[in-house]
Amino acid sequence: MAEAAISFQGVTRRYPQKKGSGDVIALQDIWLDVPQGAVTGIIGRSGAGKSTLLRMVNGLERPSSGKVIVNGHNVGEADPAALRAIRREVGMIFQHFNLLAMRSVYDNIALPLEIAGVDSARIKPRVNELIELVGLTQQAARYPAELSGGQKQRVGIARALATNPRVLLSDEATSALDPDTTRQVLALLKDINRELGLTILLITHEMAVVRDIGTHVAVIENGQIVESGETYDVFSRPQHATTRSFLTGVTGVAVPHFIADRMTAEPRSADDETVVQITFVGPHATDPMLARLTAELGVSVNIMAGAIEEIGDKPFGSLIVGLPASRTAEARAFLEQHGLFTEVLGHVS
Ligand SMILES: Nc1ncnc2c1ncn2[C@@H]1O[C@H](COP(=O)(O)OP(=O)(O)OP(=O)(O)O)[C@@H](O)[C@H]1O
Repeated sequence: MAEAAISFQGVTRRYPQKKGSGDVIALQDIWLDVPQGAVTGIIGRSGAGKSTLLRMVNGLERPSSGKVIVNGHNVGEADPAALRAIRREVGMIFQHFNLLAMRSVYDNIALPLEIAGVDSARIKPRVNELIELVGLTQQAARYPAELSGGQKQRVGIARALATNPRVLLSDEATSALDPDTTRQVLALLKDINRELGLTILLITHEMAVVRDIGTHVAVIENGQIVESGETYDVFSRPQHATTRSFLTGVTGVAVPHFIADRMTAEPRSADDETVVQITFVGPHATDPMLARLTAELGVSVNIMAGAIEEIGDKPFGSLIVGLPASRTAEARAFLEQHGLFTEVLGHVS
């Protein structure tokens, strides 16, 4: 396997508190590899430790113990010169854009090149190329106050890419944007990831962001990673309650209200219907399994809700069905044998 772009190896971060109140443990024994060229989403609630984790990558924070390796460099042990070199390879974008109000779009994007001492003759073509990449040719002479939120974030992205970093960090970059603009900015990040082979590590509290561009995801809670893996796998078989709660409403379908209102945890009679969620993934996502269930086992299926979407470029189907209680075990075994996942949500009479 290719070397990870970023590797957190047993990282713990403590913040000492005033006497007697004990340390705050912001991160505890984090092991996580961020693959080269992937878009990895770190998702967690407020205070979970996301920012602390992200800030370790460019050395704004250092681990109390453990190592953070970025493009082969140990960030925690880097001296100031090595840290400057690491930071040139790591760009960052922010929730509130962090643009300089007194500089035009062009000059904001040129800034990191000026700081890096790039020859002024080489700055102009590079900035123009970046402006074109993020689609701001018409706005190059404008000032941040004259831009929409989405345009400001495009400037932030162009500025972050100016020095040709290998890694882009995103700190809630779409949290201040409306849903349409969010989709456009995420699409731009996805294009950049594909075209430039840039590794992206983003933190977010919205699973929809991970669904839309994350190839990999890690769920963080109370400073610990509770679940991680390829987005498709985590979305189709979430193992942890926190992951499940983040996924509610983001993928698949909900039980319609008129059924949810009548649903009970335990069956009340043998004539009940069992409400089952079926998840179709991978090569089986588009198989006509329900038709086969009826044809081969003679089990009637009552479809209550359903959707097919795309996650990580793969089809992901989710159906909520009612099955006769007396045939549920048999029907679930049949579906699972054919590579589908099933989960009993409740019972209705
Ligand atoms: N400089 C600090 N001193 C003391 N405690 C800190 C410091 N920075 C962060 N913490 C604590 O560490 C924990 C993790 O904070 P962090 O900012 O990483 O969380 P987060 O997941 O990014 O939250 P949010 O989404 O609200 O930004 C929190 O309990 C926070 O109060």
